[in-house]
Amino acid sequence: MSLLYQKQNQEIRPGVHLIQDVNASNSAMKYTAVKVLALDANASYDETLGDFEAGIVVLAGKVTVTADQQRFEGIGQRQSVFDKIPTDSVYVGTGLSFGITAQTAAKILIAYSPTTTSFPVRLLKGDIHQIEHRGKYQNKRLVQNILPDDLPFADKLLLVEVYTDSGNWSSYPPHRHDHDNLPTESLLEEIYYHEMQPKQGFVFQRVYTDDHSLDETMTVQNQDVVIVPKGYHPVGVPDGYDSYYLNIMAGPTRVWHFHNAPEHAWIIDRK
Ligand SMILES: O=C[C@H](O)[C@@H](O)[C@H](O)CC(=O)O
Repeated sequence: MSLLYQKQNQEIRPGVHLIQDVNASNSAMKYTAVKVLALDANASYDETLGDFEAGIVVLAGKVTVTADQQRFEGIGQRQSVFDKIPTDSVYVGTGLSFGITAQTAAKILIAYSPTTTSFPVRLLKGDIHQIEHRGKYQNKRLVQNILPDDLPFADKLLLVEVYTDSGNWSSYPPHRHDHDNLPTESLLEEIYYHEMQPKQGFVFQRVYTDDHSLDETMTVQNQDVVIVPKGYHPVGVPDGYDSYYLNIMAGPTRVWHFHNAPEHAWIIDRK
């Protein structure tokens, strides 16, 4: 089963276009799933969660989200992910229904993780995001944490968005988090939702294990998804293009402890 899911564009309801739908029924993922929707202005989407928690991220545009008798109007902080403005998200706990109505044309990512433990519905305003500038030389990247492990607002889900400019690498040096060996390393599956600027661009992403029993290098295009059931997962961005990806991570324990590939760890120590 390939790790790469190319974008689709299927109108599933009037004005609601399904761009991505990756879950346990069509992937190797057990702890994570994702939908990406493009909504025309005034279009609506609703869903009832079973034993899943969800993170609704307003990638672009302005929407109103309702869940559990709460209503969050006019959320969303940017017209494009490449505005590099932290956006708003809504956490919805298990068993609840939610609705999304687009006030402008909008793009929504819904991240899911199976659980029977529910946390309160919560608006995660963009201005609470912890911003990080990681890396040096040609592995500089901007990280906007949406739902990091030090925010105790979810049972399993971790959400983060990463910007990697032209000619740089990210998720690099290669690291993995596929061993349930805390405190040294946590086991977290990971989903990448990618966007490119300009849109015709691509990135290379390699997903591989120490024994190379899994070793897949992919050409990833705008709005593609890459799943990382295990292994290292570096991303390289060609000259002239900028990369965005949103990561969904989840596993047995909601903490992000990763292990750098030892042969490449020297990259971090350069002066
Ligand atoms: O494991 C996390 C993901 O690989 C990315 O979020 C990565 O950490 C981003 C980066 O620091 O390059």
